[in-house]
Amino acid sequence: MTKEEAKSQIEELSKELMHHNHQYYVLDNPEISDYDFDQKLKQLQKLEEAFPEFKLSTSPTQRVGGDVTKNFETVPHKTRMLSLANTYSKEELEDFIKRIGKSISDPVEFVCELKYDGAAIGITYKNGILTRALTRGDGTQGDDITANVRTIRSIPLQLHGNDFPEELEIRGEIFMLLEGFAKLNQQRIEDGEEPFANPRNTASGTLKMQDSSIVASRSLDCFLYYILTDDRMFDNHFESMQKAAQWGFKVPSAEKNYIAKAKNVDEIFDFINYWEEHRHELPFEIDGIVVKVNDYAQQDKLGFTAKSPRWAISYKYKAEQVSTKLNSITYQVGRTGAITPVANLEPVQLAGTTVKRASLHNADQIEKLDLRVGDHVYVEKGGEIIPKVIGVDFDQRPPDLEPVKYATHCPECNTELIRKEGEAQHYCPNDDGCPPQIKGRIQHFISRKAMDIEGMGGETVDQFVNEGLISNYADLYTLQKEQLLPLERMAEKSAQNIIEGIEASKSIPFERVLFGLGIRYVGETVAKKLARHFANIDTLMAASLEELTNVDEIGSRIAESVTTFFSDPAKVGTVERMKLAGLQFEVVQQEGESTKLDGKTIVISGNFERYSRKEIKELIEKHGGKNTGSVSGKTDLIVAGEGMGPSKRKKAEDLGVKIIDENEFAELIGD
Ligand SMILES: NC(=O)c1ccc[n+]([C@@H]2O[C@H](COP(=O)([O-])OP(=O)(O)OC[C@H]3O[C@@H](n4cnc5c(N)ncnc54)[C@H](O)[C@@H]3O)[C@@H](O)[C@H]2O)c1
Ligand SMILES: [Zn+2]
Repeated sequence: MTKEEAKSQIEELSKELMHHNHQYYVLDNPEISDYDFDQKLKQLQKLEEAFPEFKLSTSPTQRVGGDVTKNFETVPHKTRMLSLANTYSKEELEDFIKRIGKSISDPVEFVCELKYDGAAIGITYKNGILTRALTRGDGTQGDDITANVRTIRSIPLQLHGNDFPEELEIRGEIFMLLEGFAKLNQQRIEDGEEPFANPRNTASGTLKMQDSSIVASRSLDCFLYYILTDDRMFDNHFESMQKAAQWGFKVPSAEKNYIAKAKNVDEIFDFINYWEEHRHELPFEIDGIVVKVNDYAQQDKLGFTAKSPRWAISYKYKAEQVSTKLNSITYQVGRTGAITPVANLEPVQLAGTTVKRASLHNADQIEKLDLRVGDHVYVEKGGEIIPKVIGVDFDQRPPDLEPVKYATHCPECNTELIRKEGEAQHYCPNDDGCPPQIKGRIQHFISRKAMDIEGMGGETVDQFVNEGLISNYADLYTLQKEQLLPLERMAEKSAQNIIEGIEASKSIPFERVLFGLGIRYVGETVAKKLARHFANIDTLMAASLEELTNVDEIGSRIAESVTTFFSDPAKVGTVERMKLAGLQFEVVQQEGESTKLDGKTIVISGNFERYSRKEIKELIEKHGGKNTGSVSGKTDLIVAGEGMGPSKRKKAEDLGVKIIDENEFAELIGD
């Protein structure tokens, strides 16, 4: 290779890797697999070693890959947050151990841990109280996401015992539980939204959301793996983890073999091999294992590179893949009429289970993969419970296969499917006549977060619809006990319960009734916003597109969906019937509530005399505002007390955010 070629390749690769870093860490939207990314990084590393004169000072090999965002306060790390050197091969792992042997003559004990696939977090405790949580960011500074981290139940807000140091930082990984991830994606598909790619990026994206209440609902969990204190309190890593458990942290369990000591390469490989086989039994994803030198004195001796500690390495597993035959494609109809294509496969073993079906998401994806029935396809088990088709084995394609013709009609009611401009999903528009839509809508209506009708479940809905007793949710309110008694498996007592449950649902507040209506894109949070803003259904039904989009966080997609819903006379008729039945169609304002802070994002900072911080927080919510933890471009107002942090004040001033004191706040809400 000529010097010229090396130079341009180094530049090219660096640029490409920077792009992928941005996609991965900032946008949570990777475009290539981790394996491919790591191969490119290795290639760059090799070139840089051969031609050090062309290495960029900002080279991706020299820096932690992340970045900070503009949405949160940026805070420097007290101690840099680094990455880990990684390898996919056992030879390289052996090299790592040999290298350590060269610098350290004493025996070295290792600790093996799982490599949780999530987002790194550094959490600071002062006098045992959680005061701050930062993302890794670019390693030197991170985003202050304290408010979001507080919602994770396995992270203690206050430490147990009394032998913790005045200040400590603990580092760990926040990740999403697989079950929660699968549910979330199911919901997104039903709502006509693109499913998230994998739990890692979803966890990381969730942590960067402005609304902590959504974060709280997203089944995040956390394991901790590193304690930092001003003065060393422990001799080794393993010991520090045991102490952390006593302080109330969730640390990896030795009993479950989540963490283990190892004396030599063989014992390390035992751990690797065990988890290679069993990793799919875990309720969360791991992408490998981490090997660390246990002894702190030895760690200190080994030190760090610009990017990672020399005393640790990660061994990464390659994603598991099999190839099998695609027998057919069938189509499922969701509650909102969204069509999901499903690949029916020749059964095959993958990651410990037999796989017969795989998800295909939508028509675009089928086209992108150039899929044909009869093809041999590669199937991968990512974070989803249902595996994914990720590609076609073109070498095995028989010559006569036809491209897939996507369904044109609904498999349930035979209505012609539609696809709106800019949307990925096809829909069956026959919402009042398509059985899964009819049933799905009623099931949604009676569900816990909506009308919470006791005594009824999915099967009861199926039964009632099949028997012709109901065909929409308004019909529930004219049901008589006598109509239910003749049904199969319906005892007097259960019929009574159902009728009483329906009656009781009449007192469910308006926002939940609105959510229950099942308007596309109107989830719990949006329903709450609309209910608060428009106060009753008549005003909402009469609202124009413009009036709707004027509401904070309501975009044109939601607005259009709302106006389309209420322009259908049948839907309006259903609402009118339920009004007559006595359901709540207006907001009943509780004492002390108002909409004075409607849609305002408010930060509280410092100490107060007139109110406690908690009281201010409650008042903000009572008056329709939203309390967030850190100042950002989205902050409308800061209520500042004694001792507001200077960096916060500066940031607020830079962004031009208005700062008021507690008395001005009281005036604002009329207290
Ligand atoms: N696909 C893409 O486009 C793309 C782009 C950039 C990065 N990546 C992926 O991200 C990786 C680099 O990310 P990275 O710098 O976060 O490194 P990494 O994820 O390979 O390893 C370092 C991180 O592991 C985490 N970790 C999990 N369990 C741990 C444990 N028990 N002990 C210590 N740390 C633990 C920590 O968050 C730590 O920061 C690459 O190897 C690549 O696979 C992919
Ligand atoms: Zn249909």
